[in-house]
Amino acid sequence: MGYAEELITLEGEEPLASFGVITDVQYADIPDGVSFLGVPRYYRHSINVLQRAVKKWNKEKVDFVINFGDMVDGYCPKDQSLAAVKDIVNEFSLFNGPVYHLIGNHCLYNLPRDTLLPMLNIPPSDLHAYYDFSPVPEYRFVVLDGYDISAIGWPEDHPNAVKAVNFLWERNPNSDKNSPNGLLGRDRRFLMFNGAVGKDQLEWLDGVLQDATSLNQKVVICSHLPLDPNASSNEALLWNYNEVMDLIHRYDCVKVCLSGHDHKGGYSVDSHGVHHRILEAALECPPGTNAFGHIDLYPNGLLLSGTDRMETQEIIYSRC
Ligand SMILES: Nc1ccn([C@@H]2O[C@H](COP(=O)(O)O)[C@@H](O)[C@H]2O)c(=O)n1
Ligand SMILES: O=P(O)(O)OC[C@H](O)CO
Repeated sequence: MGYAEELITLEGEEPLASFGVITDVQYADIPDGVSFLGVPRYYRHSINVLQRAVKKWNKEKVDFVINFGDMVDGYCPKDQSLAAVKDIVNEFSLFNGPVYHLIGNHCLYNLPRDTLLPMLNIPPSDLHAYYDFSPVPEYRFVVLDGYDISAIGWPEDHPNAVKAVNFLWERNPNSDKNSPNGLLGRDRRFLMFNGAVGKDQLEWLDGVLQDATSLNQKVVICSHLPLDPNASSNEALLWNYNEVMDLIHRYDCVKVCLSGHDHKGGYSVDSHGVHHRILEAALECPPGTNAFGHIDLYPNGLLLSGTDRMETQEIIYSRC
């Protein structure tokens, strides 16, 4: 039997590990609203989605949880930002295991990095929010910081903010730098609410992927900002998604990229067989509904079991 035929389904196999996933909770104690495009946003209800998720993850006894960013919303009144982040962190702390957090643009609208990162237990490293961990010997998880080069979240005179402003102003002529008006196709990603992975982080990523290769580990990339235009809206992409993917494509170890930010969710398999799955947002769940899930990891694939608005999906790795 050929390799591909052996791997048609994961059913019946014992997972190596399981973890919970949720993204874009964007909690705020404010009335319901809508996105710029008119999609309803349920700011108060989203914390209930998180509470139900934690309960379910504890019941399922998953090994760890990943929060894909934007735990609080930019509309949260700024005198309530600290309390709102504490409320959400407190809900996550009710999970019986480690929780790994990613930061998103909405986190950075609320709190500066030096306040936010310690609250999220992100390993201290010069205020950067990229790190990696290996929950089982067979797998390495790599968390990217897509707001490394960003016009939000750094003091105005920080070199990364200066770089971001120069980069963005050259590419987006609109006075509102969040407006994609007049930008075409993938250039519509050049918006202030996105950002880029900087040079140091790219070098770090290269080193982690070399190490994972030598250890024969499969790699899952976690990024708030999506990395593949065929899974994502153009407006949600990481500014230098192409540079990051060119690096990733040099390694066979990377199997899947998981993201948030593009609230409707998405899926693609790219030209090199890497799977991209954008997770559906908790914020857009009408009261009583959910968007969270758990992922079972297998040697040759993974199974995302979604609740309500988060779609269930089996992924069999194309490159093994
Ligand atoms: N197509 C779009 C999307 C967004 N904007 C601008 O971004 C801001 C935030 O957008 P949300 O999706 O979070 O509501 C929004 O206020 C607009 O300034 C846009 O111009 N065009
Ligand atoms: O959650 P927001 O406000 O950053 O919205 C991001 C958009 O959905 C990206 O297309």
